[in-house]
Amino acid sequence: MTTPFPAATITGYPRIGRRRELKTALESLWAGRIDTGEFAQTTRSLRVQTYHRLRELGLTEDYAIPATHSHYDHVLDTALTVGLIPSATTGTDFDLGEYFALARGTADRSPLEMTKWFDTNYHYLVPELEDATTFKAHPQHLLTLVSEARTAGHRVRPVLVGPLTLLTLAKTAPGTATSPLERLDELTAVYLDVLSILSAAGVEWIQLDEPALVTDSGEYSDEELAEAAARTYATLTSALPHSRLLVTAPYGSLRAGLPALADSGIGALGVDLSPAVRTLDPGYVDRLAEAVPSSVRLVAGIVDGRNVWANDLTASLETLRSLPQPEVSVSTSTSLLHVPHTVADEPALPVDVATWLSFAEEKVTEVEALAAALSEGRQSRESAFARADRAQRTRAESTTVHNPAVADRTAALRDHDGRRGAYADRLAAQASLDLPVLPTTTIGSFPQTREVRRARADHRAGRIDDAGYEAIMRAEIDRVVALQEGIGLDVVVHGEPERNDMVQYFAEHLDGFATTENGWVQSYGSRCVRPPILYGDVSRPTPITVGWSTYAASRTELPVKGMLTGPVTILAWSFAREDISLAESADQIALALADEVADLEEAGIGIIQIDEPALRELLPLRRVDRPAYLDWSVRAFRLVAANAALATQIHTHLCYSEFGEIIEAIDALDADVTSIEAARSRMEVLADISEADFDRGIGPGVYDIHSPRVPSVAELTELVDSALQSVDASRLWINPDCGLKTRGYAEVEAALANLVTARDAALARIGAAQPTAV
Ligand SMILES: CN1c2c(nc(N)[nH]c2=O)NC[C@@H]1CNc1ccc(C(=O)N[C@@H](CCC(=O)N[C@@H](CCC(=O)N[C@@H](CCC(=O)O)C(=O)O)C(=O)O)C(=O)O)cc1
Ligand SMILES: N[C@@H](CCS)C(=O)O
Ligand SMILES: [Zn+2]
Repeated sequence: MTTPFPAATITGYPRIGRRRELKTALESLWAGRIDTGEFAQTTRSLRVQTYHRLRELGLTEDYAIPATHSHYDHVLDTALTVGLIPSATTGTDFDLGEYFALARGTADRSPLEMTKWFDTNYHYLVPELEDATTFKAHPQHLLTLVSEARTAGHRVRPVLVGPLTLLTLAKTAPGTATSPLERLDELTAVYLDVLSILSAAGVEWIQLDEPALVTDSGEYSDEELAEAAARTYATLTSALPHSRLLVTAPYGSLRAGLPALADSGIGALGVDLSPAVRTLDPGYVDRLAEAVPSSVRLVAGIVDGRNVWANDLTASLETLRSLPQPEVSVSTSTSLLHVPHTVADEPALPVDVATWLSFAEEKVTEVEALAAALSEGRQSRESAFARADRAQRTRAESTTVHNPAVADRTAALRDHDGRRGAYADRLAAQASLDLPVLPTTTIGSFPQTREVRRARADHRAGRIDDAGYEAIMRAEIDRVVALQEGIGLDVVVHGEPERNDMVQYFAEHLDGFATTENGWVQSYGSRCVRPPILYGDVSRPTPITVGWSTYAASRTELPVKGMLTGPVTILAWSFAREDISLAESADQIALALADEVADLEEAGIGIIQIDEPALRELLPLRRVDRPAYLDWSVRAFRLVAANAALATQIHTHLCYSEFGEIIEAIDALDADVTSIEAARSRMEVLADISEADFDRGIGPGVYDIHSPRVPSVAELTELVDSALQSVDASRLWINPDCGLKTRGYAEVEAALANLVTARDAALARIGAAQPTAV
């Protein structure tokens, strides 16, 4: 008889550490400051401390705690565990040299490609499947996790990415004949090996995450995925007599996948019941009530794993009680990977805002309180429920949340579509910019040096005053402007040295947002971000970027491009409100940014870029939800520039994604110039651009800024030439793929010099010298 599934659990936990211990350990290992032995010891104590803390917070039952640690990325870990990526192991762990070579590359090997994990701001490493790939079980590190936890007194639940999700996330190497899903049965056999080895080691519950089943927008239809799931899970469960499977479906709702999983023989089904999912699919709870048989433990992810609002425990308990299944477990909707560790580390948050929040630790206590209330009644956790009720009430009534002036302004927009004048008129008006053919520019940020970061930290800590800080930033702007002039770029930028992050910086200067000191969330590997908390109506008390841009303009005769982060990206990379729609929040942010555009124009800045790298990321996972999203997101972007003069050239920039699917929406942004990531995919986006009849300025990135390599003039020339095959020279801009903040000055200077040389060579070939207006 297997141990029953725990009444309270979570889908996963942040692995970076409350004090970013994993980041420190990784960066120390990579810099040679510690060896692999010390790294192993540090990460082991991080894991064990996490288990102890989770038990203190209420996850006391066997298998309540999932073992979700990863040194870098959980998709990489699973791909190595089943041999989708050939791996070397040490007997207790992956071979770390090989592991980090895959994750980060080496002098002579490229790293695996990185891309966004579903609709989140977390990036996973994309495994590459070849016909020659032979799957094979490598469960050593899982056995280590299990045994080290046991030694420390915990029975933890090993977690893998499920076979369907792993295959749908993998890409096929060039020349591969079979599609990933054709390899499913073969892969299932190897998962079975891994699960059997864990089972033989006495593990009774194992978790497989299958978020692919909440999507229908990839290569496979919902029905195809559901059919495959039914087959795979029937195979896996029938061959595991001593252990049971929890399959989770985070980030959305199951449709065809629901009966497929519910009837496959699995022991428990984890579902996402977060407010965002239930808003998109209001019938989900009823479908679950009907479809999940009593033989399957329903693990209700009613505590939101992605957002930071304190749970409405009273409403959640009511939902849980409405489920007809005799026993329901309480869990988080997704892994808590997406939220910071604890509100306790944020003493500087406004007191009222702090009481409305739950980060990872607080969410574990919410799970525990709901599970206890479900079995023993609300009175067993009365103080938690009373606190939660108070948070709901004070937030709803708060004057810091609701600003009638902002509400009036968005209400007045009504059917405003944000369209500027006709492009032909804008083109004529922008001729005054007097730009050359194939103009060169950068995307905005220049290297964030140690000195710049230290100045920011010193300013924050009060070690330098405002004047001292401003002097350091101005010196950096002087350097960046002089560098661009020296290299011969046509449109220059101030370099963004004052920005800790392209979203957090704006949030720090807008009313309605709170920012954190220690609210770090893993973005990829050792890199983290601190997503701002959007808690109230948004307005802009004073200009944000105008001082920096006008200072740069005072240092050069060249046109200076002002730099803004767009409303969709600010929203996507923040914790959003749930009391109003995303569309309304986007409009509010857009109007605040429109004020900034007006002030930049007034100050004489004639070119303004509005970055939207997250436009693709927020695209809903189900096709049916996409048109509404694209409608409000495009509209919000357009509102930012709606009142800009015809002569003001509006740029936008997109990166971190493949854009083929949304090329029409990008066109609809109606920017005068769009710079877009392209170098890594060897300009694949150009085919989409030609197909969409994109007829305004376009700058497909020719310099891959994700790599420390300096591209040669020959490589850049090849990319410029390939762009010229698809885009008329009068519309083509020459620029890098993205901002340069993560690079060093030496490589940036050399790469940009090569970029200008490649442009000059292209100009000589096409024999164009007349100015163009785009
Ligand atoms: C473009 N990307 C972004 C995403 N999301 C965002 N919100 N922002 C983005 O830019 N998503 C998609 C991609 C993800 N890419 C990256 C790339 C790089 C990082 C990264 O390097 N993160 C840094 C932290 C950056 C930051 O906020 N820096 C602050 C604070 C720095 C800090 O840690 N300070 C120390 C003290 C330092 C000192 O004394 O010198 C401290 O507070 O302890 C700043 O520079 O002011 C990282 O280190 O992880 C993230 C996403
Ligand atoms: N302007 C920003 C865009 C990054 S996506 C930068 O250059 O870093
Ligand atoms: Zn970018």
